[in-house]
Amino acid sequence: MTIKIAVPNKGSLSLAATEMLREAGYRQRTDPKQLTVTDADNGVELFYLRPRDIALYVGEGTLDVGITGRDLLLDSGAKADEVMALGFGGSTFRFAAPTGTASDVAGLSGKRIATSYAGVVRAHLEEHGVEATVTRLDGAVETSVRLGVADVIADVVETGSTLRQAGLEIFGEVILQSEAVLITRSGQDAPEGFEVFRRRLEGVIVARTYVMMDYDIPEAAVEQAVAISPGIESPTVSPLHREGWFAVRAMVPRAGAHRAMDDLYELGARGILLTDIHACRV
Ligand SMILES: Nc1ncnc2c1ncn2[C@@H]1O[C@H](COP(=O)(O)OP(=O)(O)OP(=O)(O)O)[C@@H](O)[C@H]1O
Ligand SMILES: O=P(O)(O)OC[C@H]1O[C@H](OP(=O)(O)OP(=O)(O)O)[C@H](O)[C@@H]1O
Ligand SMILES: [Mg+2]
Repeated sequence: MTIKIAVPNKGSLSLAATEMLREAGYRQRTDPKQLTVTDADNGVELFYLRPRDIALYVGEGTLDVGITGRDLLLDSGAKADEVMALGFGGSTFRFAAPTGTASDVAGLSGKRIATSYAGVVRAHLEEHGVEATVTRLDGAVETSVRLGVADVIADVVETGSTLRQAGLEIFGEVILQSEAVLITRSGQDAPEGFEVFRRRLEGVIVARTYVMMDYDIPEAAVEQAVAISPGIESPTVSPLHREGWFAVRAMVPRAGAHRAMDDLYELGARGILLTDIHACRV
């Protein structure tokens, strides 16, 4: 049984999605013009598609699984659900207007709003009971205000530098917080082989988020030390040849690892080592 997976072929999500699949042990295309890759050994067939179209293929059941942006999934209205966030391609979706001309969604009544995400914007306006004209543009949305096509835009904001260049300022609440997500068809049992695929990607995320920590610690401090590095399940504690000392091995979050090392040293731990995890199943 082969599962059919939709992978972004271009744009902000493409490189990171490919990298994640590679780390999960799947074959990748060798030429960016290649449209599909069959990896029979791992039971997958990869289809390289425009990220905006991916939810549609998965919603129709043509493909089993997809990697796309949460904002693109919601905008599509496709019958597909987010199964897991993938931790890359993060962005926010915001309103913006020339400095000082708008302050909140309620003030958008009767205004002209340009966006590439008309579905998301219309749903947001409806939620707030605001009637406005939404114009769908393919891209370079920021320029539309200066060219007189719109009063306001709603667009993906990552660093905010495009908005600044266009003399626009964000206003109102965050419409949407997005990142790359794994999607499957709504209301269907997961296809055979999907669970293995999902677990492999989860393994990549965990391997990126955690590091392996090893240290030696006197017996009297083992309990306190283990509280600092509790691991995911439970740390391995094994006796050292040296009387009264133990070796501890645990996975710890990369983010707090250095502080944990300082605290463990204070407690009397020595030979504290951090190593990267290349892959894992948890
Ligand atoms: N700086 C960014 N610009 C656009 N989209 C981004 C950015 N950072 C993350 N993303 C996410 O990438 C997805 C959009 O990808 P898509 O490939 O359609 O657009 P793109 O990266 O703007 O590419 P292009 O406009 O060249 O086709 C969305 O989920 C969006 O939230
Ligand atoms: O906050 P920033 O870091 O500036 O990134 C956000 C900008 O990047 C994207 O544009 P892209 O380069 O994809 O061009 P496009 O509008 O033609 O899609 C997006 O549509 C914003 O314009
Ligand atoms: Mg773009």
